[in-house]
Amino acid sequence: MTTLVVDAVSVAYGKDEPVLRDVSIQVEPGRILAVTGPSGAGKTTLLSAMAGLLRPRAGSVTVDGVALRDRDHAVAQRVVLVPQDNGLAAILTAAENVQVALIAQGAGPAEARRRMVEAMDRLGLAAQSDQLVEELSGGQQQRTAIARGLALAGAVLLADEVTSELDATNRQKVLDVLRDEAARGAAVVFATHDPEAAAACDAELHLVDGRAELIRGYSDLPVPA
Ligand SMILES: Nc1ncnc2c1ncn2[C@@H]1O[C@H](COP(=O)(O)OP(=O)(O)OP(=O)(O)O)[C@@H](O)[C@H]1O
Repeated sequence: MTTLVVDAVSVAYGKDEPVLRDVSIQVEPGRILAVTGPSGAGKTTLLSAMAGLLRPRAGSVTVDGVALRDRDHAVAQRVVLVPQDNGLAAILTAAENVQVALIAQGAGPAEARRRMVEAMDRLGLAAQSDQLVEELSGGQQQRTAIARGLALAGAVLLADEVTSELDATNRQKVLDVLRDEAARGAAVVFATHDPEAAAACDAELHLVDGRAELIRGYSDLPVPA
């Protein structure tokens, strides 16, 4: 089980003023942390720092006590990011997008195909597998990106606004997938604008102007019977 710790992190773009200031949070395995806040508050910036894409100007992001150096290092630590813009290759099929990611992670072709089929099926996308991404709707693309993240079976799953284009049924499907990922032991972080989706998570970190407040902590959870 893997724990990701953000310790007193400040992040800036170039020489600009920091857009995240002194943010600390522990992301627990088996739990879902919601990251909320208004547009521009710094949610994507925080997930990018957790994913090793942005290096903090101050503080550290550690995975099981090891400070992340860059994205390659984070991938080696099995930190999976489902980005806000889905990050899919438009000229590949949905299935190819998932399989390419699995093969890059070291899976053989047969295993990559098996895990792709499983993940696409879980997201209700079996019929869309062989369609080019550019032919899919926004919501289908978003679910394909989640299927890819799910298939990668990370120790940490960072999901950035992954329900923004989904109807109620598919939003619930994605929340169920995030819950299942936590149940198998992943530490899950879910950035969202949606108060109902945030309420379904185990804890909530609220960002305003780059400052963070833990408005609901893991310790507030009811003790299991
Ligand atoms: N590449 C960049 N270069 C410079 N500034 C950036 C860059 N990306 C984001 N910012 C700035 O950082 C701040 C936080 O942006 P971020 O995308 O993290 O917010 P967010 O909470 O994810 O917003 P949204 O809900 O709209 O996706 C904003 O002021 C934004 O303008």
